[in-house]
Amino acid sequence: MALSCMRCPAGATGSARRAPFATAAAAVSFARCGGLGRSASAAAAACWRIHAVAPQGAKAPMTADVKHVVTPPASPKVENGSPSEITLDEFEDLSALCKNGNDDSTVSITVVGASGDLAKKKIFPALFALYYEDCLPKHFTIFGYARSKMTDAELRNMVSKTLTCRIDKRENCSEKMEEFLKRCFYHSGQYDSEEHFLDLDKKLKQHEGPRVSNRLFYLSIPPNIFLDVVKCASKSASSVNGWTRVIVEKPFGRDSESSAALTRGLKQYLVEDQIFRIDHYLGKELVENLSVLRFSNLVFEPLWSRQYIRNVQLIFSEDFGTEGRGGYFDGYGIIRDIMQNHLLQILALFAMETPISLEAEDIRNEKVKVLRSMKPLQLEDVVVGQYKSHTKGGTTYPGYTDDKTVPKDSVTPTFAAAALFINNARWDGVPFLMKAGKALHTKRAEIRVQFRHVPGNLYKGSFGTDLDRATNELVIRVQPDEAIYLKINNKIPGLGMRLDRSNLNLHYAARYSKEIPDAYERLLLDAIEGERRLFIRSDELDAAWSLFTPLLKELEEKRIAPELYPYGSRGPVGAHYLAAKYNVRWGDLSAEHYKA
Ligand SMILES: NC(=O)C1=CN([C@@H]2O[C@H](COP(=O)(O)OP(=O)(O)OC[C@H]3O[C@@H](n4cnc5c(N)ncnc54)[C@H](OP(=O)(O)O)[C@@H]3O)[C@@H](O)[C@H]2O)C=CC1
Ligand SMILES: O=C1O[C@H](COP(=O)(O)O)[C@@H](O)[C@H](O)[C@H]1O
Repeated sequence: MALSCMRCPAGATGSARRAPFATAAAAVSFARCGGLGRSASAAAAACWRIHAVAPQGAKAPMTADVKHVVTPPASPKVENGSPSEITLDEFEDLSALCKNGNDDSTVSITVVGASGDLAKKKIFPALFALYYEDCLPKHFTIFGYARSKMTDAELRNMVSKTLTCRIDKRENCSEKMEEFLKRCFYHSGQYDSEEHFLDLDKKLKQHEGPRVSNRLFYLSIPPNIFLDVVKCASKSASSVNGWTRVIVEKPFGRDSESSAALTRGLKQYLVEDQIFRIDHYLGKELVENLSVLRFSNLVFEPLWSRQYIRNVQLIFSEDFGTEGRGGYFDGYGIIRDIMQNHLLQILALFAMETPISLEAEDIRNEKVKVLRSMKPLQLEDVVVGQYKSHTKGGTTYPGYTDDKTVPKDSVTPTFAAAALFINNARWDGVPFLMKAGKALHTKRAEIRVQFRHVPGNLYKGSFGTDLDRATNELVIRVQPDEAIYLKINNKIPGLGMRLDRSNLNLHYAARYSKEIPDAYERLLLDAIEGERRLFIRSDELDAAWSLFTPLLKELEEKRIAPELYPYGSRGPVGAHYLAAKYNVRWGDLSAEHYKA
């Protein structure tokens, strides 16, 4: 089925180009367009040297926000015997729309901290993937910046080791890699030297030529040097005629005070619209899909409240420890590393009211309302744990404090479970349980929604005394092996009346042949396009810290001892007691889960 897709006009905004809540057919009409179409708000942020601070949550006029409508085909393809089913794979192939034909401007992307782990592991590979999909603007240059001495060739060699091609798209892969690497350069400099950034500026100008220069700086460095870099880059290397944006990696502070100080510091040199605080979980495919699922399907939204939902679980686990990152981790712990950002962001998206529109500010306004309706976490609603050494099958796995960069008496949690509540009409009394841990038995991130019991259930007798087992559960498996499935009750075929539990399963690998893009690809592209929907606004960040700061202070002041759990186990038993306090059972640990 061929679809004729129109390009967006130069002024169309990112959110107009891609609609997270749209239905399949409508999604086509919001397909991405060329990266340099600048929205009114992006234009307002064009000059880094503007020091005025935009009013919080202010909504820029969206005069250029034209949404194209692509008429769906007259007779949808008949698939699986259902005439109404449209093959979404065909709607999905939008890569051609990423092509940017703008000859008048260039984008320079400077990866600050290019010698580091994140740059190698995620940022350069994501940039290559965008290039491979023709999603980078026509004129672009990538610079690595760090203190390490390296030539352009050495940077290219380093980067080339982590580039991969899409599993389903390998044509011309090595040629594309060569082309991409030729557009990567390196500049060695100190992070606090305006002079070194001026040297970078000269090199950038050579590549940009006479075109309008847009500049994106990705701060892939430890947080203690964020401000030095922003100051120097702002003074010496910001664009004079285009936009300048900065992607800031987490952690955004350690608590309310340090986060506010960081924001104040950044705002000495940037306006809020130039700051792209990244939370890469917001770029994950199934997190994006959360709102589509809810707002474009009639069957879910009416159930999305305390009336039908018993509890919501947000679960993150990794099957490896903090090896190699212990030094960083010990200053933060799992609550700051995962809960205060990744899981809380998912919670806000999950629980928000319907936004007025798909504009970034409308969505972020709704998320902030959720966060501000929540009660700060209490110590009695939290369980903390730390992994200890464990020997299995002849292999000994190290404990957290066996890491040389971690103090032997560290009480930093590597596991935490928490019960949070939203004090609003929709969610009053519904426990939102979070659980995050390192060195557990599995690597997984998922959202579990447990629905209430069916009132006066006719089939009660078939479930025995455990009615919880009979309730519906919606699972959104963010990773790995992305899936959305709904647990339902059904009759086992036959003459008797025996009931079974089955999954209605949207399993991405079975449904779609295309590889799911990495979260960093989506977020980098959004930053280039000036789309802020998936980045954290400063008031969201303040609200998030307000929820966690009192608890974090109490844990640290009282030096609360974490419950030890063996490396590779299911985590501390305390997490079960916490859930039981609110009549909840963790869905990921039920016997059924292992059967599925
Ligand atoms: N790695 C990951 O998986 C993730 C990382 N992050 C965040 O991304 C950012 C970068 O992470 P990552 O790449 O792991 O960090 P690294 O520790 O690898 O640091 C990146 C680069 O910064 C420079 N650097 C390191 N320490 C210092 C220091 N004390 N003073 C000055 N420069 C220093 C080094 O470059 P040079 O010596 O050449 O100047 C290093 O190569 C951090 O903010 C981190 O919290 C967020 C999510 C995941
Ligand atoms: O931000 C972080 O995320 C990673 C997990 O990211 P994922 O995309 O691999 O799930 C985590 O390992 C790290 O500790 C944390 O800082």
